[in-house]
Parts: sequence; structure tokens; C-alpha cells
Amino acid sequence: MRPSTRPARRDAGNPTSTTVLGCLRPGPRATAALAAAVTAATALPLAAPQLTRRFVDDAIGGASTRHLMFVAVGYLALTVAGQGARTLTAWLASRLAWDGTNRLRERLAEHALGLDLGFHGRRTPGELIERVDGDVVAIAEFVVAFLLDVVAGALLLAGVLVVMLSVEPRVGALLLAYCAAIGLAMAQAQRLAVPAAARSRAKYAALFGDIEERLAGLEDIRANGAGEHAVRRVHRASGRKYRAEFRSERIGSGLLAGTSVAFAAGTALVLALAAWARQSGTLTVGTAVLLFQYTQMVRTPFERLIDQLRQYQAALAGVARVRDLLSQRRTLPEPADPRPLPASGPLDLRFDRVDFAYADDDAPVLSGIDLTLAPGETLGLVGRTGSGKTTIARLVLRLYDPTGGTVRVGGLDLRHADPDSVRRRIGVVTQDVQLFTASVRDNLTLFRPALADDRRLRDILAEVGLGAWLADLPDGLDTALGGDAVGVSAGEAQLLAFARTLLTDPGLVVLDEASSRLDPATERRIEEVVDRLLADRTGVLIAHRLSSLARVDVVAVVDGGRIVEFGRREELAADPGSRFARLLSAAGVAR
Ligand SMILES: Nc1ncnc2c1ncn2[C@@H]1O[C@H](COP(=O)(O)OP(=O)(O)OP(=O)(O)O)[C@@H](O)[C@H]1O
Repeated sequence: MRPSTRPARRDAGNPTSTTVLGCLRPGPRATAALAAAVTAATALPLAAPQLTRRFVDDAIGGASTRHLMFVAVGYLALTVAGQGARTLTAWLASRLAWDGTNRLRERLAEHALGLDLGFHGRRTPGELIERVDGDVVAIAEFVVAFLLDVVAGALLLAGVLVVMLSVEPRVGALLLAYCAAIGLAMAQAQRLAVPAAARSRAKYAALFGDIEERLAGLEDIRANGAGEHAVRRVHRASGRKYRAEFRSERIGSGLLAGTSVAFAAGTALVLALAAWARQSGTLTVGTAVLLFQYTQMVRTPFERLIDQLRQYQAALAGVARVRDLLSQRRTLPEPADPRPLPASGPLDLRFDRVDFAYADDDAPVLSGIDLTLAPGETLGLVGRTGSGKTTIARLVLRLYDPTGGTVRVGGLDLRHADPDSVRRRIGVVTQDVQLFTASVRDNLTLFRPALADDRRLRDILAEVGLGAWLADLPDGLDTALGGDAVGVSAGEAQLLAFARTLLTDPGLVVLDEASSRLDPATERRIEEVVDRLLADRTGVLIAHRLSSLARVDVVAVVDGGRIVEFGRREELAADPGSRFARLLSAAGVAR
């Protein structure tokens, strides 16, 4: 039986097609404010040339200086108000886009964090960052540009054409035909620009991925002297990005130059027509100036509108990728009737004929696993690398569901257990301790300040032998760890991870023993803490050192995804024919 792909309940009835727009949609008040600002930003510049016409015609007609001053001040006021409206539109649009994209980013981050390990195993962190941030930024930029350039630009363009047609229908018709011709030509030219921009973006993503990978493996690169090679690769990726960007820029500049020439020719044509109309006496000088001004006003929104076609492609691709991420569903179904694990005391563990295969690989990783562990007992899992020990531990933590059989903790099939109680009652310490760039307190409580007060945190740190370490820290529990802040040794990181687990007081603990060597004193300290952690708790210990097995009650030898030997440690150790005894002898460990 394969895991069900039924969506998690929190996503039910929330189709992704509406989620992206739903996150970006502003409230009614914000929409009304933006609509008012966009209308003002369009109407005010449209009105300004009317005053210029008035000024020129009145000046030629011999109007008083006072009157002309009055018109000029009116023109100035309109221009300033128009610019103010445009600035307000820009501010409102960025505010709305910022709010909306933050909502979308939160939604995506929450969704990605809720997906199970099967999904995260197939995606690199860099890809997710690009999705949660890069694509969302592309969408945000488009939303701002759409409101400013597409909506406001289209309104202004339409307004200019309407006014021109009403003032001087022949010139208006000429401008309309001219705009349509240039628009079509530019839209065609954009077809060249879009793939070039997409290539440039792809090369940028490749460079970003390369740098991320090199930085993540910095220690190994340095230790193995591979620095020069790594730099050369980044240099080559950077060259590819430069060439793609250069080509994209060249097409962009060519397009801009072409537009400038086309509009200069258009302006000349409109002026020629105006001069001809003036000579035939149907046009005042003021109206000719007005037509010239309107012709000039067409260019910027027109160019921006065309430019948005490119942004639109990028935003569309971003929306598609964001939707794809949001459509990913957990493969671990939430129980219909969740039941909590026993709230206190050690928990028993039972595997009944458990089979398992990773989703992207049909080959079984575990077959017919049977295990029984009484409350308070500790199981040691031993076996060659790749035999399936970590996978057994992942099933105990319900990071995956078995493809066959049942895993029970505290008598409850984990598929029916309340996920919160599973996280609370089953603790884990992995080999790679993840410390965050945050205070000691946040690193212990994992950003849940209500989990424990400072006194309890200090007691726990003292319990794992980090009391003196804490006392030496400049700001105690507020001291920042990671980054440029206080560094933490491998042993201290392990002890902090034990403290984290002790804090939640689990009834079952999975320990993936660190295989890296620590100094003998730290190792002794860690062993003491492990003993304390396992006292009164059920434990599953993935042992990389056979000496660590001295503390376990039961041993399971795993080989090729099967348990090939299972029994009480002393009995297996005492039986010279057992695999466990042979392992101990081979490793030179006393039985
Ligand atoms: N996320 C995964 N996706 C696909 N296959 C995996 C995944 N994790 C482990 N495997 C495969 O499952 C098998 C068992 O791996 P597992 O990590 O459980 O072994 P292990 O005994 O813990 O090894 P080690 O001692 O080296 O940690 C291996 O063949 C491994 O390649």
C-alpha cells in the first residue's frame, strides 16, 4: 500500500488558482485610494496642455500680464499636483504590492515547511529560496509596474487620443494610426527581447546556484585544496551570465533607440500637419502647441506599456511556478480522528511487518521489519552503511509512512496519532545539529518562548554540562550564536541538541549518534547526558560506535533493509555464534 496523496485538511477548499491572486488582492479601502490616485495621476497631466493653449492664444491676443501670470500659475499647480498624484500612486502601489507579496511569501514558506521530507528530498534549498523569494519579487515588481505603467499608462494614452480627436480630428486620427503601427512593431520586436531576458535570468539562477553550493561546501573545498577549481567554475558561470545579459541589454537598447527615432518622426509629422492646418486657418498657434504637448505625452506611457510585456512574461512564469509549489500536497495524510499519544511516561514501540520504499525509488529499503520495545527499554540499531537504520528512525518519527505494515507508539498506529503529540512526545537528536543565527534561548526553545522560562533553560543547560559554558557567555541566554556571533564547537552543539530534547520531555527518543570524533572529555560528557536522556525513556539509538551499545537493552542488526538478528544485548553478546558477538570481536570491543 502506498501513502495516500489526500491533501492536508488545512488546504482543503483552498484552490491554488485563487490563492496567488487572493494573497495579492488589496482590501476595498486600499483599492479605492489607489483608484483615486490613478485617476488623478491621469486626469491632471491631461488638463495641463489646455492651459498652455490658453496661455499662448491669450498672449498672442494681447491679454494682460496679470491674466497670463494667473494661467501660468494654474499650469504650474496642475503639473505639481499631477506629479504628486503620480508619486502617491507609486507609493500606494508599492505598499500594496509589498503587503500582498509578504502575504504570498508567508503562505509559500508555511506551505513549504508543512510539506514532508519526500518533497524536500527532491528540491534543493536554493530552488526553494528562488521560488519563495525570486518569483515572488518578480510578481511584486509586475504588480507595481502593472498599476503604474499599464493601468495609468493605458488610461493616459486613451485620454490623450480622445482629447486629440476632439480638438483636431485629423491630427488625432493620424496619431491613433501612428500609435497602432508603432505598437504592433514594438510588440513584434519584444518577441526577440523576451527569450533573451529569460536566458539572462536562467544564467543568473545558475550562477546563484553555483555560488550557493560552493559556499555551503566551503570547509570541504578549502580542506581539499579545491579553491582554485571552485573559483574557476564560478568565473565561467559569471561569464555566461555576463554574455546573456549583454545580449539582452543590446536588444533592449536597440529597441529603445528604434522607439526614439520612430517617435521623433511621429512628432515631426504631427507638427507638419499642425503647420498645414494653421496655414489654412483652421488652427490657432495655441492649439498647435497643445497638439505638440499631447504628442510628447504619448511616448513615455507607450514605451512603458510595451516594456511591461517583458515583465509580464517573467511574472507569468513566476505565478506558474508559485502555483506549482502551492499545489504540492503532503503525502502524510492527517488522521481523520487524531488521538494523542500518552501524555507522560515512557512509550512502547512496535513495528509490525513494516515495508518501506522511498517515493522516487521503487526498490524496497525496508522489508518485513518486526520490532517490539517495552516502555523504558533502549534499542541499539547496528548495521552497515546504507542498511536502513536511519530509515527505521524516520518511520519512528513519522517523517514517512510505511508502504506496508504498521508502526505503533504507545499502542497507537502513528497514522492515527495527533501530529502535535507525535512531535511533543517523540524526540530526536540527529548527527548534524542545526543551530540557528539566534540567541541561546531561541536555539533551545526553537523560537517558542512559552516553552520554558529562563530558570528552566539554565537548569537544563547545567544538566547537560553546559553550565560553565553559559556562565562564560557575554549575554547569558541572550547571547547570539552562529554567524559573526559566538562560535559553538561540535561537542557543544551536540550538548545543546540534547538540552533541546530534554526540554520537551519526550517519552521516546531517537538518537542518531554523531560519527565524528570528539575529544575524550567531551565524549564522556555526551555519554553521561545520553544516559540521563535515556533514563525513564524509551530509546532508539543508531550506534556508529559499538562501544556505545553498552547502554542498550535490545540489539537489532540490520542488513539490506531486514532485521537479521534481534535479541537482548547480553544474550547476543554471550552467544559466540551471533552476528552481534562477531561484530564486537571484530571491533575489539569487550562483550
Ligand atoms: N531520501 C531518500 N530518498 C531515496 N533513497 C534514500 C533516501 N534516504 C536513504 N535512501 C536509501 O535508502 C537506503 C537506506 O538508507 P539509510 O540512510 O536508512 O541507511 P543507514 O543504515 O542509516 O546508513 P548510514 O549508516 O550510512 O547512515 C540506502 O540505499 C539509501 O541510499
